[in-house]
Amino acid sequence: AVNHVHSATGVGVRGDTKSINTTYKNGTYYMEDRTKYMYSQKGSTINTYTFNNGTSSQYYMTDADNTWNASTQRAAVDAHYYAGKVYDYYYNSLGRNSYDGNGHAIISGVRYSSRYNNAFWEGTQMVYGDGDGSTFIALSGAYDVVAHELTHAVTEYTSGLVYSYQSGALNESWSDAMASVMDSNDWLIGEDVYTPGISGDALRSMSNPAAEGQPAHMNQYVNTSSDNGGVHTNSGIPNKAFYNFATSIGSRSIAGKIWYTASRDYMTSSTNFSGARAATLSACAALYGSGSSYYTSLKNAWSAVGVY
Ligand SMILES: Cc1cccc(C(=O)O)c1OC(=O)C1CC1
Ligand SMILES: [Zn+2]
Repeated sequence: AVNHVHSATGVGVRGDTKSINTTYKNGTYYMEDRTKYMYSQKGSTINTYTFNNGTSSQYYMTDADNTWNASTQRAAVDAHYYAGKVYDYYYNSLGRNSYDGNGHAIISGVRYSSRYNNAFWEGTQMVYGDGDGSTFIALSGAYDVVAHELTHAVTEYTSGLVYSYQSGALNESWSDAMASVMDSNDWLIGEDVYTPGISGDALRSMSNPAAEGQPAHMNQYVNTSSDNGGVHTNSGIPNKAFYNFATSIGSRSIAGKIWYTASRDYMTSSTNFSGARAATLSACAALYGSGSSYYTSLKNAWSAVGVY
């Protein structure tokens, strides 16, 4: 195969079978995807590793027969598969080549620590816990989780929103918004890996933030110093604005393109909620004109959550 590139069969966190891109070298197969534009451009790949439930060293994911169906491989199969889908969305739909815009390699590490109910962008890579099996199952098992984490990296290279108070809530919200564009069959975040014993709930709801304990209006903004100034709480307000806008114009992809353009061209590290409104309006005007129906809908979407 070209560059030893193979498409393999893998089984994901929830037992679902999917095709993943692997590389054959040194007599075995690696969870290394060489099929993206960035590989031909600069040799960059999507690579997925395992912490094997440690917290310091990462180890290659290898498989002798390229059938990735062991239970210990499931979190890696999904981290790898969904990272490829998120790369494809940013490249094909938004014209962005990886999170830095210049084909940077995409690294994920799964099985971080033990019973770890968390996922995060570590600054150079994504890291996923296995969950404790009650609050979460392995967190890479959800498309919207992977899209959320990789969008944290996009945010670092675009707006650079500081991860505290209003700019931090926007940082969180932009990750949820782009995740909802890619994982587009509901307005829930994390539902596929959250509380396996409870159906219908989610980590967050963009259509009804209050359902998962978040404010949905500026007059419910939570002033707190915990969680870096409530970044996972107050994100409900811009999340609701995104929901309002996407549903009013009938297109998540157009709403997502405006949100991405706002982050890339009009937002900075200290942008607050009012500044985010202005930035999305500027992006909307640049893309579709200030006389477009989208522009009016966008103003209404923000005013409905009390942001001017
Ligand atoms: C589960 C979790 C805990 C703490 C921070 C994050 C974080 O990445 O901000 C986190 O992941 C998410 O929010 C993803 C979207 C489900
Ligand atoms: Zn986040």
